[in-house]
Amino acid sequence: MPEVDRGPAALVGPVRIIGAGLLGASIGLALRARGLDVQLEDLDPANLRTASGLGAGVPVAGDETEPQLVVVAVPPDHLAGVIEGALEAHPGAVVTDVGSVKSGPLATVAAHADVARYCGSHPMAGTQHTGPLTASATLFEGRPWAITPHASTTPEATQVVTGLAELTGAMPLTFAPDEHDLAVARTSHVPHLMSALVAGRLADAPEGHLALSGPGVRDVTRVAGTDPGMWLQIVPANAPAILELLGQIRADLDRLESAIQDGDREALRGVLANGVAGTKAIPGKHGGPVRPTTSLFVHVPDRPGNLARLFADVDAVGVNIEDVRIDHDPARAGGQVELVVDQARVEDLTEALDARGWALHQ
Ligand SMILES: NC(=O)c1ccc[n+]([C@@H]2O[C@H](COP(=O)([O-])OP(=O)(O)OC[C@H]3O[C@@H](n4cnc5c(N)ncnc54)[C@H](O)[C@@H]3O)[C@@H](O)[C@H]2O)c1
Ligand SMILES: O=C(O)C(=O)C[C@]1(C(=O)O)C=C[C@@H](O)C=C1
Repeated sequence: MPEVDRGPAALVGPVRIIGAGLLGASIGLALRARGLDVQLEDLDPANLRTASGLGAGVPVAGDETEPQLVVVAVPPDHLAGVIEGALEAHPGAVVTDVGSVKSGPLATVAAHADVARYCGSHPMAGTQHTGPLTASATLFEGRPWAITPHASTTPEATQVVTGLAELTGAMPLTFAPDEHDLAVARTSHVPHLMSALVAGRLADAPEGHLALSGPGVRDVTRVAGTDPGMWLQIVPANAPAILELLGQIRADLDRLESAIQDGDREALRGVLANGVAGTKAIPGKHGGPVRPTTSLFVHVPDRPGNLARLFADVDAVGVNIEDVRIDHDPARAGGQVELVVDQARVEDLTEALDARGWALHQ
């Protein structure tokens, strides 16, 4: 195991994680990779076994050293109760949670005598899966991680929770809990609901129509595939902020309908241009500016080892793959692999892959 990286925030462990699902197990894996001791708790013995089997930490036995930090990673409805339980069970520890909404749990925990040791947080990383099986040590790398101290959080608690985000490779950003909830309504909750509405139109589509599903519909609907369980708890917990944005979208939808009905291209251009402006406003990885990327499409015959060969050929040119997507080619036995790469390197890459015999187009 590598040396403990003490980092500027002095999180040295042990860290106790309550809830060893996707988030809890991923945090455990990331901290174990940095050499910290991780203790795991979960109500579900199967999840606990899976998470510890993957190397995310050791199930608690009752005789371990008291933790420096407790991370609560249970479903939204249970956060407040488990945070209060952690403050009581571990009187020397800082307590945080990774819940998707911050004001609700805080409103309950605020009355607790030891609330100064609690500092909320929220990593903006996840997948459409739940449970520890798809946990990953690299889930948080380069992603924003909101740190949400409240009025009486101690500076030490904020520092330790910031250290947690840093040790997982995430980018800590401080927000007041209310401001955080307004922000994620816009960047996470409403986008999720919009994705569900668009995907819902596919559920009863004539079968033949869905054969024409290209990358566009997959991009817009990916998160709609998530198990609804967590979202059934997130959405009511952030209802006012979500309703405000849905009202604005309803007005946009009315304007869009009129533009289409009236054949008003200028109004339509306005709606589309606003969308372009919105996508450009999203910061790039690590919070930097969005770097221009280009997609290169490569036909990959359906044979074992071909994908590995393609990735090795890209690596040989020293080009980083920013994103990748695979679509099955209805016409040929193979897949269409979309490689998203730095625009400045696309010519080099095209030349090199072409020379190695790959069939490609931009
Ligand atoms: N999945 C995401 O994309 C994502 C991203 C950021 C934050 N979050 C937040 O993280 C939290 C966990 O989400 P997840 O996706 O890891 O869920 P998950 O379902 O994968 O894991 C939750 C785990 O908590 C356990 N659990 C439930 N109640 C418990 C209790 N009282 N005590 C101990 N263990 C308990 C469950 O058995 C399960 O193993 C949620 O609050 C969610 O809002 C999720
Ligand atoms: O990547 C995904 O699948 C996610 O939806 C992750 C996502 C998000 O909206 O970005 C979802 C909810 C969490 O609270 C944080 C992250």
